Parts: sequence; C-alpha cells; structure tokens
Amino acid sequence: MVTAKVWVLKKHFEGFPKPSDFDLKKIELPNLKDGELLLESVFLSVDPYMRPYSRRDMKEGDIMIGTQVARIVESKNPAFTVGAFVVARSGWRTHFISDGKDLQLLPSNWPESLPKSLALGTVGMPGLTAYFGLLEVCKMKPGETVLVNAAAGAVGSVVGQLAKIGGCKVVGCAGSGEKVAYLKKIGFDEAFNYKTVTSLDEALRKASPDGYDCFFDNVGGEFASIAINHMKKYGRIAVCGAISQYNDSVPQQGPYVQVPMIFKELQMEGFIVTRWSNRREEGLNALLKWVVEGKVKYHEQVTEGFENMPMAFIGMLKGENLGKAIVKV
Ligand SMILES: NC(=O)C1=CN([C@@H]2O[C@H](COP(=O)(O)OP(=O)(O)OC[C@H]3O[C@@H](n4cnc5c(N)ncnc54)[C@H](OP(=O)(O)O)[C@@H]3O)[C@@H](O)[C@H]2O)C=CC1
Ligand SMILES: CCCCCCC/C=C/C=O
Repeated sequence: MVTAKVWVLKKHFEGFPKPSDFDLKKIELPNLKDGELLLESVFLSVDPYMRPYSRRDMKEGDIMIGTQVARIVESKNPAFTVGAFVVARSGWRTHFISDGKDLQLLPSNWPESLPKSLALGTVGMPGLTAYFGLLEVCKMKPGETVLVNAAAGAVGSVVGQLAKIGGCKVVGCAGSGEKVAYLKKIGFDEAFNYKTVTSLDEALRKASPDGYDCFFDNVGGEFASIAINHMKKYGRIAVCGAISQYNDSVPQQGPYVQVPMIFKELQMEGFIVTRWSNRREEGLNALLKWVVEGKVKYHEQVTEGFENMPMAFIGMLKGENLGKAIVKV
C-alpha cells in the first residue's frame, strides 16, 4: 500500500493566493488493477493558469490542478515499463495511479544531460505556447520587431529566443534587474525593468522608436493598454495571458482597445496552446532540437520539497521566478 501526499484547494482564492487556502492531505492508494500503473512525481509545475482555472474548474476540497514529470514505479500495463518517465496531468500529488491514457512519454531522444523538468517548461507546454503563439498568432516574419512582457519567465524567455531565431529584433520587459540582465545574456536586443522605468510609454518608444510589428502579451491590463499605442500599422497582438489581472477581486477598467485597433488596422487574437494539440510533436521536436543545439537557453527556478508547492506557486505569481518555476519532490 502506498500513501500519496496531495495538496487540496481548501478555500477558493480571494485576491492573491495565501498559504491558508491550501491543505496538505494523505491518501492511501489501492493496489493496481490490470492495465494500471503506479507513478511517483519527480518534478511538478506551478503555472499562472492555475489561478484563473481554479476558479473556473475546481471546487473547494479538490486536489490542485497541475502537471508533473513522473516515474513509473509499478506497471500492470504492457505499454509502459517501470523506470520510464512521463508527463502527466494528475495535479499536486506525490504518487498516483493511471490507466495510461492521459500520459505522454518523454521523447525517446531526450538526452541524458538534459533535466527532465524541461518537459514542463522550455520543452513542454510553455515552450509550445511560445512556438505556436509566435508562428501562428503573431505570424512573425524576419526583420520585424517583437515585444514580449513577463519576458524572463517560462513562456516569455522562449518567445524572445524563437523570435531571434526567426530573424526579428526583440524587446523584452521584466520585473527585476537580474531578469533584465538575463534577457540580455540570452540575446534580447533591448530589455528593461517595467517596474523601475519612469514612464513605460517612453521606455517602449526608446526601445523601438518605429514601434512593434508583433506584441506577445503575457500580462494584459495597464501594460497592454500602453503597448497597443506603440504598434505599427497592421501589427499583430497575441493575447497569451493576463497575469496582471488574475488576482483582481474587482475587474480593472479600460482604456479600451478599439480606437488604436481601427487606426492601426491591428489584429488581436487570444489563444490557448491546446488549440495545436495535433502538432504537439512537431513543436516539442523543434524546441528540443534548439535546446540541444544551444540555440535556446533555459533557466529554472527550482523549489525543493513537495511541502513547498503553495509557496512556489505564490512566489511565481509575485515574480520571484527567473525562467520556469518548478518544484522538485
Ligand atoms: N494562452 C495559453 O495557452 C497560455 C498562457 N500562458 C500565460 O502566459 C503568461 C506567462 O506564463 P508563464 O511563462 O508560465 O509564467 P512566468 O514564468 O512568466 O511567471 C509569471 C511572471 O509573470 C510576471 N508577473 C506577475 N504579476 C505581474 C503583473 N502584475 N504585471 C506584470 N507581470 C507580472 C512575473 O514576472 P516579472 O518579474 O517580469 O513581473 C512572473 O515571474 C501568463 O499570463 C500565463 O497565464 C501560459 C501558458 C499557456
Ligand atoms: C497541460 C494542462 C493544460 C494547460 C493549458 C494552459 C492554458 C493556459 C492558459 C493561461 O495561462
């Protein structure tokens, strides 16, 4: 008999999540039936989507939603061998039983030298978000200028590097001096700390006086309202996330987008990465190849200990992560 530790949503978040909104529980797992596997989480992901999705999809008492890289410890399913690693969507749990249907094996050519946690970040859902958002929503072209915010995070850091590979000029904004230095190190042409600039409007103009062809928006709110005025004619805005709004108890008010959209003839499109689930393999292969070749660099903010999942999640929402926020069990 295996005892799993799980984190439960004790109370729906009101405003910014607090440690007291979570409860750590223990669950006894039953013995395996034919076709089932027992898995142990090795790395778990904490992501911004958990904040809005918890309100939309969960009720109090549910196990927190989320993905993990897990190792198969016992198998009564011939398609899965003990010791193999998979990406699963089993929520915040140390151990779980699966029938194998919702598991993704790590690519067979995954190099030994590469952390398996990257399957939750640069070579996982956030990397795919950058890949499809840039290619299919921004439709970036060589020679264009791309703006990305939350640029030193899991999605943003890949957006900037893929835009450089695609022959674009890249401007990134992030919330600390350390993050700005990192963006310059990984090849961003311009980077600034949006928290310390005297005027975001001036900083965006200075970084690209001619404006922006593509804006990959991870933040929404006030930042996006200012940035839209810096778009070039026929510019494209990929509305990827709105993290500046996820913790609002009272919705923020405009300014509104219609006037700049009309006069600059902009395209603005929201998207969810799962739209391209049928091209997941294409995206992961491309990302893995670039990482192996050293063309895409990665950084992970690793929190040790399953007990620290709520703090890692809260820390990520506060901006404490450089690169992908990961918990190592
Ligand atoms: N549409 C889709 O399919 C997907 C969307 N997303 C979205 O992409 C965005 C980035 O996600 P991800 O890369 O995983 O997360 P990150 O790794 O970028 O972590 C979140 C970052 O957001 C920044 N941030 C937090 N609060 C604010 C704020 N009020 N204003 C500006 N920046 C803030 C912080 O960086 P800083 O220090 O720079 O402020 C923080 O580090 C999120 O909005 C997320 O919801 C992610 C995956 C899929
Ligand atoms: C693997 C779980 C599916 C995650 C989909 C994430 C979409 C994110 C939206 C905003 O953050």
